[in-house]
Amino acid sequence: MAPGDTGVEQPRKAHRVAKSGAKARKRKGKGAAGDDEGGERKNPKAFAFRSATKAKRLQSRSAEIEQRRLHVPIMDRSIGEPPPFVVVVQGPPQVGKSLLIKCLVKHYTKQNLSDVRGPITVVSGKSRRVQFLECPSDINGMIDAAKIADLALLLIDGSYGFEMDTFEFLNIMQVHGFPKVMGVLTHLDQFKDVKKLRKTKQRLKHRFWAEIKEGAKLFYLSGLIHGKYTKREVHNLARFISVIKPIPLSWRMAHPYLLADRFEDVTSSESVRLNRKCDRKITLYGYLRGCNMKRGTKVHITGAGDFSLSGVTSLADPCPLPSAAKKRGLRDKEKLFYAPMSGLGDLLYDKDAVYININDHLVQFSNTDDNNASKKQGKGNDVGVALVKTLQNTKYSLDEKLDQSFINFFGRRPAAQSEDSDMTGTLESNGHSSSECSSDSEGDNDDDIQPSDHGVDLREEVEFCNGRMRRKAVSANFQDVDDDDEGSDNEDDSHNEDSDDDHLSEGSLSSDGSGEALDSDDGTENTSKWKKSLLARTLARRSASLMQLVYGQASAELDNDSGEEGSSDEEIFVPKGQKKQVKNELPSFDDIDAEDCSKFLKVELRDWSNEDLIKSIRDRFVTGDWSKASLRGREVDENGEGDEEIDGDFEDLETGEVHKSQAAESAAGKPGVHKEDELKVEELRLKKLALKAKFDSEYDGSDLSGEEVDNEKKKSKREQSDAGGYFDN
Ligand SMILES: Nc1nc2c(ncn2[C@@H]2O[C@H](COP(=O)(O)OP(=O)(O)OP(=O)(O)O)[C@@H](O)[C@H]2O)c(=O)[nH]1
Repeated sequence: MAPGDTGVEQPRKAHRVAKSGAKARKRKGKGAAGDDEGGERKNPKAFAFRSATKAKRLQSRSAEIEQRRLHVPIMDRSIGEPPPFVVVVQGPPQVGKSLLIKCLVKHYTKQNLSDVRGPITVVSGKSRRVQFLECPSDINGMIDAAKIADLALLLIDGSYGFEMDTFEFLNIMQVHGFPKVMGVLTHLDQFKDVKKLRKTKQRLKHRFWAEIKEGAKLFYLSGLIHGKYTKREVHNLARFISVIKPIPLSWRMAHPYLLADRFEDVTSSESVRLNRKCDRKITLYGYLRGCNMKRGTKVHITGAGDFSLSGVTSLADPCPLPSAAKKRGLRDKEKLFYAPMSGLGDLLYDKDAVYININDHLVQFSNTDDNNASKKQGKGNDVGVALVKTLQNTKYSLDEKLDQSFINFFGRRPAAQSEDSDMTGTLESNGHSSSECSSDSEGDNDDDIQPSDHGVDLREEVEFCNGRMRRKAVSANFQDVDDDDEGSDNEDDSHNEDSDDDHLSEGSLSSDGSGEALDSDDGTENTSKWKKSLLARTLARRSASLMQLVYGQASAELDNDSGEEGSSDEEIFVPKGQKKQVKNELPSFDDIDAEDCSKFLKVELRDWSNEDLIKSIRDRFVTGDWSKASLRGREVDENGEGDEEIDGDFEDLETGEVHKSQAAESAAGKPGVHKEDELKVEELRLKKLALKAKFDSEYDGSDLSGEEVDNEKKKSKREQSDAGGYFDN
C-alpha cells in the first residue's frame, strides 16, 4: 500500500548543510575567492598591468566590443520557423557538383538521390533545414543563384586549378551582397606525388584566401570510394554547413523572394486547346523568404519578366522541422527531405489535390523498355523498326517544325569562328597537349607562396583539356614553377619589353583573341582585365543588325537625316508630327510598357541644369511672359498651321483686369516695323503655298485641290486686310 493512501502526512526531514565533503569544500573555496576579490579591491596597484603590450591589447579589445555595441542592430522580422538555408553549389563543368550534393543528401537523409534537379530541401538538424541548389555553368544561372545564396560552396578542380567560372561567380556575388563562401577542392586523387599535392593545396589555399579573405574555409575532398566522396570528409563538410550562421543582408530582408522548388501549369486544357499560345496561369511553390508578400504586387521571375500576382496561399510545410512535425501514426516516418523536381518525396498535399510521388527508377516506362530492347539488339537493329519508332516518337509535325525554324542568312556570331581559331592558337602557343593539361601546373618549387594584399593579376587561358574547353584562371602572384618556366619561354619569344607587373596580362591570350592592347597603367586595374574578355565575348554573342549589314553604318543614315532636316523647302511636305516621330526614335516614358518594368529603355532626358534650357520654358508657366507666347502662336498660325485666333483683348472676369494684346500694344508703339515683318512673313507664306499647289497639281493623289488653294489664298488676304485694319485702328 502506498503511504499516501493512509491519509496521514509523513513529517519531512529538514535539510542539513554538509559540513564535510566536496560540497563543503566548494563552499569554502567560494569564500576564499571572495576574500581574494576583496584583497584586489583593497590593493588595486598590485593588480595593475605590468606589460604595456598586454594593456594595449586589452584596450583595443574593449574598444572593439564598444564599437560592436554601437552598431545599428539588425532587425529579425522573421516569424515562426525560418525558411531553409540556401546552399548554392557552384563550380566549372564536371567538377563534381552533382556528386557532392548527392553525398550530402545521403549523409543527411540516408537516401540515394538518382538525379540532381531543382532545389533539394533536407533537414540538417533539430531546428535547421538546408536547401541545396546546383548552380548552372552559364552566366545567367550564376546571377540567379547569387541572388538567393546564403552559402556558396565553390568547387574547384584541384588537379587543374582555378577556372574563370569561379571568379565570375565571386564577382557576381559581390554585386548581389556577398553571402558566406566556402571552397571545396575536388579531384585531388589524381595527384600521384604527395609532395606535389601538398604544394598545390597550399598554393590554391593562398589563392583562395587572396580572393575572399585570410582564413576562408577550404575543404579538401581527397578522392572517391565506390564512386562517392569519403564519408569522413562529407561528414566534416556537412557539420560546417549545419553550424554556419547566415549573414543577414538588409536588401534581402526587406524584399520578399522565393526559390520555386516546384511549379505547375494550371491553365485550363480547353483554353490551351483553342489557342496554344494563350496566356498561361502558373502556380509556383516554394519557401517565402525576406518579408511578407502581398496580393496584387508585381513579381519578377528571373529570365521571364514582370508579372502580376493573382494570389498567395500558405500551404503546409512539405519538409517540416522534426520538432514541428506532427506524427499522424506510428507508420509515419519523419520526412527529412523534399525534392519534387529530383523525384524525391512521397505524399504531397496541395491546394486542391494530393499527389503520390513515385521515384522515377521505380516506374516502368514502356518507352524505356523499348530503348533497352533496341540497345540490346545492338548493330543488328532493324532499320524499318527504328524508322517506325522514330515516327511514333515525333512530337511535332513537319509544318510545326518549319514554323518554329528560321533561316539564318547572316552568321549570328561572326566572332565565334575567330574565337575558335584563337583557342587553337592558345593551345599551340602554350604548348599544352590535352593529355598533359591536368598536371601542367605542378612544380617542385619550395618557395613560400605569399598572398598579395591588393588586386591580383588575373588572366584567362582557354585550353582544350580531356576533350572539353576549359577557361583556366592564371594569376601572376600564384603561379607555380612549370607555368613560370613555360610562360617565360613564350614571353621571351614574343614580348621582350614587358615590365614585371604587366608581362602576364600583356602576354595573355584571352578568348576574344582580338589582340587588344591591354592597359598597363597600374596594378589596381589588374583585377578588371579579365572582365574585358567577358565584355568582348558578350559583344561577340550579340546578333548582327540586318539593317546594318545591308545598308551599312547607321551613323551615315543619321547624317543624312540631319541634312534633310536642314532643308527648309522640303519641310512643307512633311506631315504634321512625322518629323517629331523620326526625331524621337527612342521610346518616351509614355511608351514604356507598364507591365514589364524589368525592361530598361534608354530615354533621352534633357539636362535641366542648363540655364538656357530653363529659360526656354520659362514662359510656359503662369509666372512667365504670356504675351510673347501668344505672338508665337500667331506666327505659327500664319505659317498655315492653324486657323484659330489666339491673341486678342480679354478681360479677366475674376479680377476685372483688362488685358490688351501684344499686337495692339505694339501697334501703339512702333507700327511700321511690325507691318514690314508681317508683310515679309505673308510673302513667304504665299510662296510656300504656291509651291505646295504646284506639287499637288503634279500628283493626282494630293489632298489639297486647286479650289482649296484658292480658298487659302482668299483667307490669307482676308487676314491681311484684318491685320491691316487692326493696325490702322
Ligand atoms: N577522380 C575523381 N573524380 C571525380 C571527383 N569528383 C567528381 N568526379 C567525377 O567527375 C564526374 C563529374 O561529376 P559530376 O558530379 O557530374 O560533375 P558536375 O559538376 O555536376 O557536372 P555538370 O553538371 O556537367 O557540370 C563524375 O564522373 C564524377 O565521378 C574527384 O574528386 N575525383
